[in-house]
Amino acid sequence: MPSLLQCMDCKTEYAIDEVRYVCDHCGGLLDVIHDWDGITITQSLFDERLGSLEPPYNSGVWRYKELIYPDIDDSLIVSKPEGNTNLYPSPKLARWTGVDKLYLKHEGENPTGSFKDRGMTGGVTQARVLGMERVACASTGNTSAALASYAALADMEGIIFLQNKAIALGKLAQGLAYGATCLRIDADFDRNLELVREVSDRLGIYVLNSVNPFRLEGQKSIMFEAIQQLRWQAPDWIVCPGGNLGNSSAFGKALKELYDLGLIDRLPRIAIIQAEGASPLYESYLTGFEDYEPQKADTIATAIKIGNPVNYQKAVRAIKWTNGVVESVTDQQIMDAKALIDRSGIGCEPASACSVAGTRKLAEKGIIQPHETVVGILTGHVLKDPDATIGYHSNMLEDISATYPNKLLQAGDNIDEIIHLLEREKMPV
Ligand SMILES: Cc1ncc(COP(=O)(O)O)c(C=O)c1O
Ligand SMILES: N[C@@H](CCOP(=O)(O)O)C(=O)O
Repeated sequence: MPSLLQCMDCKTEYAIDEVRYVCDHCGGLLDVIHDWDGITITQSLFDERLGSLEPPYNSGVWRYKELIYPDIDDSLIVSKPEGNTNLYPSPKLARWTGVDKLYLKHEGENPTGSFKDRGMTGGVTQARVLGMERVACASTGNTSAALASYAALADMEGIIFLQNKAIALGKLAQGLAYGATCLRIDADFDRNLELVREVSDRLGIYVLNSVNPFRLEGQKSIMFEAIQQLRWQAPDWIVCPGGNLGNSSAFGKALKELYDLGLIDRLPRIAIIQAEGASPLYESYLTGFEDYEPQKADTIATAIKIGNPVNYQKAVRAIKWTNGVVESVTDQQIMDAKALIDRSGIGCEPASACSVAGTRKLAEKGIIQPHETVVGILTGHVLKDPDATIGYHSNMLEDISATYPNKLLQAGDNIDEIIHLLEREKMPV
């Protein structure tokens, strides 16, 4: 039986070839549901595809095709290829966070520098299945960069709604460079998401934010790939930043599918980490998810400056499925963790550092135990937000001090002056 769309609340089903994001009956979010009867899905099926040079299995998303979109015609798949990101053992950062084993899954190594590429290959492929010519999103930056790139690859028009003067330069440059129509709107991300959905509904444009369940199907592959890299030994924790909550929702669905299919023998716990200034899920978590209040978001981690996450219900489901937790961290904690991730030679953008800052905070609280194995998800590349990095090391960020400053020195065209500076700044042996 072909895959279908199903409401996560009332379970109403819809054909997969309909343009739809929420349930007509109750407004609930939709899941893509696959029929795996008659399909043999094993660890070795995916292990045999590692290192493939041919599409679609050279992609770190479509390597797991049976779990992503089993009956898609390979010729319709829009893939760069994406994924195949490194899982870095990080003993130094493990010590700083207080756990024995910390691995960092670096999604900044995707083609446009964030995990969004994994979702976009799923979303743009579905746009092609539906015969759509125009795709659109609201964005804090990375979704727009990925949409612009994949739309260009698929010969579709990309349209992106950005908050005016509130997007990291690297991301704005990408959307523009890849040829999308860039709208800088005097509205925040949450309002822009409302606008793009209304405009797209009127103009027959396909929305590719994570309200689109095909985005989440692609992002499930982060879990598939990380656990395959751990030789199918599930870690104790998956720790990730939370903004619009599509990624953490995808992780919950991925882990449950792996467990239900017998590919892992236990479920890792998911920890969603929000920036203190943009933490509606965390505030709701403190009430046992009894209450939910959208916020006016404000954080230096502009990627997750989101006050009314569209995937709130799916993220709650992911937390409940995995006996997970939600935590918040300050901008200072984010930027300090970023400085250490950067100095380790891996690098990331501010929002990504929530994973390491959050691991440290949860270990300090005794929620993550020292002997437990943690996989932290780094969601974006260090080049995405150069202003944040240079501002931190120049100690120029408002209300944030450079706890771990690197050296940014100034010298004239004078050898003695340069030698003096270098000798003065020589690292202690
Ligand atoms: C770099 C980065 N990290 C984390 C997130 C949070 O992911 P999600 O919105 O799926 O919760 C986003 C996007 O929102 C992002 O761009
Ligand atoms: N950080 C995101 C915000 C939108 O998230 P999406 O997953 O719903 O598209 C971005 O990069 O725009």
